[in-house]
Amino acid sequence: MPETERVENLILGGGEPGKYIAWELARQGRRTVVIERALIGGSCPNIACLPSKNVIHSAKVADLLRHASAYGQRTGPTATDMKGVRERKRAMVEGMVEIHRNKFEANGLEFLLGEGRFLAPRTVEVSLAAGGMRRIEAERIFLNLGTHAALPDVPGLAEAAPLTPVEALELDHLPEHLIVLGGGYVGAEFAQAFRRFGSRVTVVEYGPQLMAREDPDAAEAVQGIFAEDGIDVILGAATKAVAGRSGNRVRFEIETPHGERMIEGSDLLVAAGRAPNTQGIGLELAGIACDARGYVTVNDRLETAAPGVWATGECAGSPQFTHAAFDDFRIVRNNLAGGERTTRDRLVPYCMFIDPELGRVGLNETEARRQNIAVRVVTLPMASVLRARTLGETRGFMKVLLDAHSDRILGFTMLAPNAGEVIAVVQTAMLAGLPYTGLRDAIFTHPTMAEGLNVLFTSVPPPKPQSGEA
Ligand SMILES: Cc1cc2nc3c(=O)[nH]c(=O)nc-3n(C[C@H](O)[C@H](O)[C@H](O)COP(=O)(O)OP(=O)(O)OC[C@H]3O[C@@H](n4cnc5c(N)ncnc54)[C@H](O)[C@@H]3O)c2cc1C
Ligand SMILES: NC(=O)c1ccc[n+]([C@@H]2O[C@H](COP(=O)([O-])OP(=O)(O)OC[C@H]3O[C@@H](n4cnc5c(N)ncnc54)[C@H](O)[C@@H]3O)[C@@H](O)[C@H]2O)c1
Repeated sequence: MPETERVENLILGGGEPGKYIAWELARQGRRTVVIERALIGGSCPNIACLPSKNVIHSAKVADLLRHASAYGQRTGPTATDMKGVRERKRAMVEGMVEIHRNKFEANGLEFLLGEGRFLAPRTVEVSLAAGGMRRIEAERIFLNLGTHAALPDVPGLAEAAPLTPVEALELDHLPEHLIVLGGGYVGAEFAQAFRRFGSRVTVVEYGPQLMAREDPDAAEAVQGIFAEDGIDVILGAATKAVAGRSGNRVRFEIETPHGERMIEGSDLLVAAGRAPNTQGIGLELAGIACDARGYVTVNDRLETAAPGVWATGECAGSPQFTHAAFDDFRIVRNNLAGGERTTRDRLVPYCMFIDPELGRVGLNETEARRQNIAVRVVTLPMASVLRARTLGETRGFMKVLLDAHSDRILGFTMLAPNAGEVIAVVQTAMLAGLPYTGLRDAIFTHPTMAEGLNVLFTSVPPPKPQSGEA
């Protein structure tokens, strides 16, 4: 049994907030230990955001090559070499890991590669990857455990050994027919990328539309773009059973609003949401409570039920984006320094990196209706934006929600190239409390996508009269 070591700060899980908390505390000269079981730098640079966007960019190149003649280019036959796609991605990831390794060393903190689990309040045992055990008691503990791909409870699914994004990003061959279970973020991004590489792709989505959180017009527009790419989408599909094994042959028995169907593919990717990495690590021995879905229960300062223990990022139920996880770090850092920051009323934008991109900040129509908020809605087709015409990509739209009675911007959705960048412009206006007329009258560079905001806001109808007004 190893002796108990005592430290000031322990970070369990080295994802986005965890690593920044560690670097900050070490910078302040406080004795800090990070325990990370495998991913130096966490999921984002190793197995999630950055590698997936790297591979998606390769798929964009494949798509441009396929349509090269439309740009006046003569090319010969082209084909995707998945080993080459993987090498490019691996080189980027290795570079990111190196940067993180150096940062952990330079700050003089102790980085332990190993799996941690609680033995008692604020006491963690580490099973080191290099062999051996350590036992550490800390004054303060910061949990940043992350999530993993959830496996829906479908007979035969686990036995089919489906790919998760982790394995899909490591494929060295092209699946002949990839079945994607789930039409959310991962499902949409991976479906389009693999289709562009040359796989046949079928998306099987349980809900009535792709991207459950988006307005139906956005989901329908994306489905239309997917149809043009040659992706099959089956909506309202309850999977009854799966047979076979991914990588060889898989068979899906599904029930749809139009009757029962059987589909067959060569490979299977699960993209059906996430489950927290909170099971089997003794949280209950440390007085740390979890909700019914297994996420660590925290208050709006990210403090857990156990004194001296914080939880951050996805394991704490924060929005499942790296930028939200990074903000969790800022909340903890500021509050440790005597601040009063909370997770309340955060404006968290996001962008789905399909092509064209789907970005959103603030409310959409569905949410406004659900919350009974009276709005004015203005939509602009991308064909009206001159930059879109230069690119030859006029599919999609901009849509803004304004307060019905004032000039306040409540939300913005955009399906277009560079949507992820343009939503930042609208977000900045929202954060600054700028009325929409500020964007309507601003001089934007011509020809850019942001210039479309001038056109969009010029079409805003007058405010609706307040009830009681003539
Ligand atoms: C395929 C994919 C693409 C994505 N793309 C985007 C994107 O484009 N933009 C975006 O904003 N978000 C994206 N996300 C979401 C984003 O990756 C996460 O929200 C983000 O990484 C924050 O995660 P985290 O810090 O909470 O957890 P993580 O980064 O997963 O950190 C948790 C860490 O804890 C470690 N750990 C867990 N248990 C233990 C234990 N017992 N002992 C020691 N270590 C442990 C894990 O190894 C992991 O490194 C994507 C997700 C996926 C799956
Ligand atoms: N660009 C980005 O920012 C980005 C990219 C990838 C992932 N992410 C993050 O990762 C999270 C997880 O992504 P995800 O795609 O796994 O989850 P998701 O919640 O976005 O989508 C899961 C989808 O699977 C469907 N589903 C669930 N069970 C099913 C079943 N049995 N059969 C068929 N469909 C089923 C759901 O209805 C839903 O549409 C996202 O919520 C997002 O926050 C972000």
